[in-house]
Amino acid sequence: MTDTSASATHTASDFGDVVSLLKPRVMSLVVFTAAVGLIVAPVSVHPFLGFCAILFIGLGAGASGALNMWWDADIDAIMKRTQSRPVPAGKVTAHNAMLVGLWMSVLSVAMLGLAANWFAAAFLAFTIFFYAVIYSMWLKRSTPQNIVIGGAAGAFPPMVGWAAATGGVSIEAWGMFMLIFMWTPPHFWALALFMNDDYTKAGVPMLTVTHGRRTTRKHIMVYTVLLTPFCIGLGFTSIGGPVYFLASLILSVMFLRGAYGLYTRAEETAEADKYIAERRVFKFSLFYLFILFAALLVEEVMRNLSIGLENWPVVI
Ligand code: HEM
Ligand SMILES: CC(C)=CCC/C(C)=C/CC/C(C)=C/COP(=O)(O)OP(=O)(O)O
Repeated sequence: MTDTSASATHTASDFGDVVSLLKPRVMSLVVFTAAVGLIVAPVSVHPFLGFCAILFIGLGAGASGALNMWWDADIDAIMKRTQSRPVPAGKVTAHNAMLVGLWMSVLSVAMLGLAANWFAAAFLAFTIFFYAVIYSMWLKRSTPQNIVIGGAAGAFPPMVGWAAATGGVSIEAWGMFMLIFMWTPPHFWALALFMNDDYTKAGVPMLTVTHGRRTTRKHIMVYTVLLTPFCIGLGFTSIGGPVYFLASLILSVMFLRGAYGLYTRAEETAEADKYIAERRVFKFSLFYLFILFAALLVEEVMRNLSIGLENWPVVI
């Protein structure tokens, strides 16, 4: 990591710059999955404490984003997609980004401990550590498997939500983890296919850079196939049901079709149409995860209203 703090030309940072440090768009889906984890857990939480727990998990997620922006300031300054972020744009010094990240980490973990329990708080601390240190500081610059292993960080939040409600984790929480864990590679590599020039320029060893787009297309296909049983299987746990099952079936077929389309696509065609199919699959990956977690919420509402199917087969 390069210290960009000395070179940053300072205009005063405003509130918007500090908010941008927290990667609010990405983190909104992260927080949604954590909220679903908390709501579908079998222990009901007082709505105010539940709201606070989700808020503190959100703060923790934002903190990890700020730490990532501090550490990656040198990479972000090179890549077109990230050049206008507050640190490379000189709106916030790298040092201040680090301070925001550290203080918010401490605050979010302590507050979650007080609002929920210390198991969930320790889990949140571990998730922040995993994203900031294991992924950002270690794996991202050292291996093309960076996002496969590092993806665990993004898969932990629903487990943190579940832990905030129950004080522990269970098979359903692991099911949500596996869904996001297996989803992350196709989500990210679809983006890497059309952002490869940025990563090449910045020297980040993403799969597209080290092994090329052809291999990456194959990997997207393989991970989407592997993802499918986890996606559909979650429907047959105690948090699943017919609505989730139907959604998982339709979305799986759509994701598999998209991945197969990328797999069979010639590089020249993709380049000629500015990677439109790759952009579509990336966008679809966000829709896919959002709808699946929304379907889990619908199942929870139906259970609470006692309008779920009584004899839905729960295998696990
Ligand atoms: C290590 C795992 C992951 C990697 C490497 C990754 C990578 C990325 C990248 C590079 C972008 C573009 C961001 C930008 O332009 O600022 C992105 C966008 C996004 N990611 Fe991921 N992601 C990961 C996990 C996740 C997870 C777990 C979620 C949510 C559960 C998520 C949700 C999103 C969303 C919502 C966007 C769109 C943001 C926007 O609209 O600008 N990502 N991801
Ligand atoms: C509760 C909690 C702590 C949640 C954290 C969740 C988490 C790890 C989300 C990962 C999301 C993300 C933006 C990864 C990309 O990093 P990148 O550095 O490769 O992307 P960039 O190039 O856009 O910075």
